[in-house]
Amino acid sequence: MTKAELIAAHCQPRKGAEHALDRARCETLCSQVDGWALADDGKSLHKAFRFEDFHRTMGFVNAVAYMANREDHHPDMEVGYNYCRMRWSTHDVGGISLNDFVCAAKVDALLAG
Ligand SMILES: C[C@H](O)[C@H](O)[C@H]1CNC2=NC(N)=NC(=O)C2=N1
Repeated sequence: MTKAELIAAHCQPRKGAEHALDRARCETLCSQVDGWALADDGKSLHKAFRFEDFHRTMGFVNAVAYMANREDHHPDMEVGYNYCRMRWSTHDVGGISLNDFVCAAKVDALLAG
């Protein structure tokens, strides 16, 4: 899937290990989303964002939260004055599912332009 296809897609209910993507598929999808990296154990996808100030950081975090609630798929976020470290994994599959790449692409799209 291309980045544009990921952005246009929506999360699907995915439960069970059969929905976990293998390392090779994760690496292929990872090449579509700028700056995102796979964790060493291959079970999550992460990226760090930096901002000018708290106002901008929280604007981003709230936009991500809105998108995540609409998609019913939620990131782990570590937030400080001018940064947000974000991690996606699918608890219901015990690793990375396509939902994580869909959301990673949608997060980048929030910042594009
Ligand atoms: C019932 C509901 O769809 C599930 O609990 C969703 C909610 N958000 C979720 N978010 C993430 N990151 N992984 C999940 O498995 C997950 N499951």
